[in-house]
Order: sequence, then structure tokens, then C-alpha cells
Amino acid sequence: MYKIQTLNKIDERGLKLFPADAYEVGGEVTNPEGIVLRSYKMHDMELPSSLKAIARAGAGVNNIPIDKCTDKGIVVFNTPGANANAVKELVIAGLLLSSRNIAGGIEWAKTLKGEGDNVAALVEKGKSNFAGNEIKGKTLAIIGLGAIGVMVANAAEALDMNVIGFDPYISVEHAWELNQNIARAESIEALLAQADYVTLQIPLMDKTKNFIDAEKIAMMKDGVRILNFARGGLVSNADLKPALESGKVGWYVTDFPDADVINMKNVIAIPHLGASTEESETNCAVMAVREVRDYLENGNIRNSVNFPDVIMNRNGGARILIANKNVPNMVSQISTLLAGYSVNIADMMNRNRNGIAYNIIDIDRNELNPEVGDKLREIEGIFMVRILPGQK
Ligand SMILES: NC(=O)C1=CN([C@@H]2O[C@H](COP(=O)(O)OP(=O)(O)OC[C@H]3O[C@@H](n4cnc5c(N)ncnc54)[C@H](O)[C@@H]3O)[C@@H](O)[C@H]2O)C=CC1
Ligand SMILES: O=C(O)C(=O)COP(=O)(O)O
Repeated sequence: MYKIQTLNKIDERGLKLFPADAYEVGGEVTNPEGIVLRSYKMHDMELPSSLKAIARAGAGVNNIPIDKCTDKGIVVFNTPGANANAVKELVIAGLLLSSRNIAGGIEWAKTLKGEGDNVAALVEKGKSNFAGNEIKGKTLAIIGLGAIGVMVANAAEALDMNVIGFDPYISVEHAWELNQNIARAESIEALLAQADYVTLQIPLMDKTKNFIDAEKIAMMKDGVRILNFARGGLVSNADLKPALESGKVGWYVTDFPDADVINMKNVIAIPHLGASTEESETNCAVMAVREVRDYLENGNIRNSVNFPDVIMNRNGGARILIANKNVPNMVSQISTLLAGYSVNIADMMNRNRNGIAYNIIDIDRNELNPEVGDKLREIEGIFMVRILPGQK
């Protein structure tokens, strides 16, 4: 029986893909082999020695101690693209919210309760306080052209905006998806100087913390609107506050309000609703559960953020899974050891990512002397070994 701990509410349509006769799943499960979570912050959590896989049902993994997991041989997955459409739609809402004072108008309209027959006349009289501008013909700068950024770019282009993108690390796949009218900014300065709206679609990492700071705000047009549906830590609160006070930044729309931001002028605060749609919750949960199952049951790795992706069809025999530092002579030590136990390799894959190598080795028999696993673990540089019984 595999044990799976959930650290957030995970969509049932995903969780039901764990077969009940082989998986125990729940928030109270102890010593799990797998964890499925959303935004739960794992940094202060002790990682049980039983833990082999963590799946983030979503995109951002800044809530997971990735390096610590890698050292312990724990494979961390996310679900790329599974919630991108939901975020795209809210970013488009953010563009409109920062253009038409919809939020202010709605708040004001609520104050008219009790005005009886005067409501309609008061609405017509007061509406000029909430006039705005159209997004058509305005320039939107998108920082980060990944799953979400590309969708936002194409949707904004379809709404007749001028769209400029900036992503020095754009993948070939995402570049192909971009509408040909999306311009490419060669530098962040060039991007920010032209923008009426700036939207962030990048991950929060050490390198991107406080990405929007006083220096970058100074490069922007007066009255610029900044949209942050990525992570709060990407924008320096200390630098944002005076910019909002002075009107340098016209509006700040954020999905990540905190104690400081919620009290700032001209902030539209949304309670982290980017991925909170029925569709995206299902997509993310289904993808996360499939990833964990394929890893626990077959050792296949798809959509990991810390290990190389390695997928190999099973031949029916026992399977050996090994993670090692990618240093010379590892594969030959492994094959020599197996040969010493007269184990014949039927199929093998070895992939490397950032110095971490992962091997899937299928043998042509069903059982393997457990001593082989112990000996493999003794090889310097190997930090994770699992042996899956054959299916014959
Ligand atoms: N509000 C919400 O509920 C949600 C927020 N997010 C946030 O949005 C982020 C992006 O999500 P996806 O588009 O799915 O991820 P993704 O991995 O598909 O795209 C991220 C893109 O950012 C680019 N990038 C990284 N560093 C950059 C830099 N310094 N300058 C410019 N580009 C840079 C990468 O090359 C990549 O193309 C997530 O990491 C997460 O923090 C994601 C989903 C839901
Ligand atoms: O996928 C992401 O990065 C998100 O921010 C969504 O977070 P959530 O799953 O809604 O807690």
C-alpha cells in the first residue's frame, strides 16, 4: 500500500485516480511515500525519510525546499501549463480592473443600498467619478513568456493591444506558440519605457526577488499599471509604496496582497485566485496524481523540476532506479556490480540534469537479490536506489 499525504485541498477528480486498493490518501497520512500539495509552505516541515516524491498541483514551486529534496533523492514535480488558462483569464480581468475603476465603482454602488427610487438617478450622476480608459491601442509589456505569458500575449493581441514580450530564456515550444505580432524586447529598459501596462509572468527565485524595484519603476512611464499574478516577492514593497503615493505607478493589481500592500493607495488586491477555477484545479490534480503514480509504480519521471525527465516502457522484469551525481565512471561501476551478480540488463536509460543523473535499468528477471540494492547504495556518488519487483 502506497501512502500519499495531501497538504492542501486537492481536487477529488484527481485524487480518485489513486486506486483505493493500492493507495491510502489523506491529510492525516503519516510517513508518506508521496506528497501532493498546492501553495502549502513546506520550508519548515521535516521531510519524512519515507518520502520519495512531491507533486505541486500548480506551477510555482517556491513553497518547496527543492535543494533539500534533491539531496535526499526526493523527486519534485509540478504541472506545467495546467492552470495557465485560468491565470490568463484573470490577468485580462486585471487589465480591465486597472483601466475602468470597476472595483471602485462597485464599492460605490454598494453604498447606494437604501436609496430606493433614487438609485438609478444617483448612478447616472456619480458615474463620472469612475471613468477610465480602453486597453485597445495601449502597450502591454509581458515579463516572462512561459505557459501563462504566451497565453496572455496572444489574448491581449486579440484585444488590439500592442504587446511586447521579454524572456531571455524562452523555450522553443513557447516561442512557436506566440502570435507573430508580438514584439520582442531586446532589453528590460526598452520594454519598460514603452509600456502602459506591465505584467509579471515569471517564477519567484533568488534571482527574481524584488525584480520590480525603484530602478525599474524609474524606467517606466508615469501612471503605468503593474499587474502581479506571479508572486508577491517579485515586487519590492518598499519601492512600490512611494511610487503609488506619487502616481508614478497608477495602479497595482496583485493576486498576492500582504500586510503592507493591502494598505497602499491604488492597489487592487485579489486573494490569490489565479488558479482557482474548477477546470484548472481538476487539470492540476489529475496531472499531479499521474506524475506521482508513474514515479512510485514505474520510476518514470515526467515534469520534474529537480530531476531529469526519464520515461521508459517496462519490459515486465524487475526495475532498478538509481540517482547519482553526474561524475565519471558511474555507469560502468553500476554495470560491473550487476554483472557480478549475473544480472543481465535488458534495457537502460540514463539522463543528466544540472549534475544530477537518473538511471532506469530493466533486467530480464522478476526478482533481484536485495543485496544488490545495498551494494549499489555503497557506491560513492549514488544517493538514491529503488528496486521495483517485476510484473511477470
Ligand atoms: N496567480 C496564480 O494563481 C498563479 C501564479 N503562477 C505564477 O506564475 C509563474 C509563471 O507560471 P508559468 O507561466 O506557468 O511558468 P513557466 O515556467 O511556463 O514560465 C515562466 C517563464 O518565465 C521566464 N523567466 C524566468 N526568469 C525570467 C527573467 N528573469 N526574465 C524574464 N523571463 C524570465 C522563463 O524563461 C519562462 O519562460 C509561476 O512560477 C508562478 O509563480 C502560476 C500559476 C498560478
Ligand atoms: O500554480 C501556482 O503557481 C499558483 O500560484 C496557484 O496556487 P494554488 O494552487 O491556487 O494555491
